[in-house]
Amino acid sequence: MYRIHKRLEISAAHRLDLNYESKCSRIHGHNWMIDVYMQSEKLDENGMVCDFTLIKQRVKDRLDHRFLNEVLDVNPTAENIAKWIADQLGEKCYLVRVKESEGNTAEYER
Ligand SMILES: Nc1nc2c(c(=O)[nH]1)N=C([C@H](O)[C@H](O)COP(=O)(O)OP(=O)(O)OP(=O)(O)O)CN2
Ligand SMILES: [Zn+2]
Repeated sequence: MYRIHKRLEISAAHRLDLNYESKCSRIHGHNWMIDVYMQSEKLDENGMVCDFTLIKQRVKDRLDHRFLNEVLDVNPTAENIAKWIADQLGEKCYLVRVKESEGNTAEYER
């Protein structure tokens, strides 16, 4: 099995729709640190699990410096962002970690 890891930093804004009072319901921003893990039994014809540049294009280019509520069709929590990223990258992506701040991390694993 081949495995790759790509780290991305994304600066963006969001607000959370919550069924309780929270400061997070107001628009605010984070510098999310995102770790993407992909694997494959075989390499493609270019000798890669997946091109690191393609990962950046499919994830960072779509999220960086944007209002995430307008990109995701679900509440942009760290958990939902992790799942959204895995969906953009397909079956080979088996784990995504989304670190919102030093103390707050969510992950999605297939
Ligand atoms: N399970 C989740 N809980 C929360 C999420 C989330 O994505 N998943 N997100 C938020 C907000 O984005 C909020 O900005 C961060 O929450 P909070 O830790 O309260 O705020 P700070 O980063 O400012 O941390 P301090 O400990 O207050 O410094 C909330 N919850
Ligand atoms: Zn937030």
